[in-house]
Amino acid sequence: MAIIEGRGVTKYYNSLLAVDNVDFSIDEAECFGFLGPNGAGKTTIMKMIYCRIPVTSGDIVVDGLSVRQSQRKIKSTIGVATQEDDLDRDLTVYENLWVYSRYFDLRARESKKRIDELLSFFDLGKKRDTTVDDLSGGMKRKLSVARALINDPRILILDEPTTGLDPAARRQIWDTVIKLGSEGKTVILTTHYMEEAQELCDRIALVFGGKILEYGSPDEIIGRVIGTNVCELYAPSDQALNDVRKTIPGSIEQVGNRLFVYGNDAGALQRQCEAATGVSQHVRPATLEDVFMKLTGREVK
Ligand SMILES: Nc1ncnc2c1ncn2[C@@H]1O[C@H](COP(=O)(O)OP(=O)(O)OP(=O)(O)O)[C@@H](O)[C@H]1O
Repeated sequence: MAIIEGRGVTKYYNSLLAVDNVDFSIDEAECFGFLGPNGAGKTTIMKMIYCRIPVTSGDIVVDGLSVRQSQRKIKSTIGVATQEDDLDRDLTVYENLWVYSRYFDLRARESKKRIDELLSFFDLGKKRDTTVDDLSGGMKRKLSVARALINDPRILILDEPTTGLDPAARRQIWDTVIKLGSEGKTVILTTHYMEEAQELCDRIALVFGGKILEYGSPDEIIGRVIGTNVCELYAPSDQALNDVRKTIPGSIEQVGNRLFVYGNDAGALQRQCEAATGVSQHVRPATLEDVFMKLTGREVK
């Protein structure tokens, strides 16, 4: 069952077309990712969903309500943790949650109970009296997500939830997202990390230049665009590059000195690529990174 439907969604910032006539549908209780490089239009799509900015044309319907008419109601069903860390640095973990809970129609007793639940869920109980400045980057990010959940919204939006975090902190956020999904929350995230989308998202929209290039589960998209396997070759010189192109038939993607050959049968792919000499090579399973490279001719950054 779709909980969010976007149709012909378009956004101009003055004359700049940031989102170009996109359609999407997000199911209740799924983790949906908008994946793409910086400037692709992901944050703009998010902001239109949670009614931070208006659509220029088209419409988004959230739980039966149009963003053109029902901004207030929609805002109350969506929790948002944005890229900017806007926690109050002088306040403690507990105080940040408490102050935020005052914006909602929650009684003091309800707020306290909810905060205790969130501290426990996010494993921040021992840090409840620590000021934000003394938290690690990962803890700050968890606190932002906890805060977004203070009024128990049905939908949670996470804009670039792990950008700038070290691998251990990233893993913690991933575990949290997985846990929220298992509890039936609809989670929508934006990311430019392909492996994050692959790990977390049931379905994704691959966004580039304000358009959705591909849409579906990561495996579906990889299968449709690439197949199952990739042989990646590194050619140390232009001569070697040309030789490979002559030796291996069919379509080859090139990024710098690297060449990519796609196929479903790993063995056949291996044999095909072994015919090329003077290059290093290895066959591996295809990823969303390969999809992005094939569709745009560049790496996601
Ligand atoms: N408030 C604004 N005014 C004018 N242009 C904007 C504004 N916000 C974003 N843009 C432009 O719209 C385009 C899409 O930006 P957006 O922030 O949605 O991309 P993004 O995919 O979320 O990238 P990032 O991960 O860097 O935020 C970019 O060209 C950006 O410069």
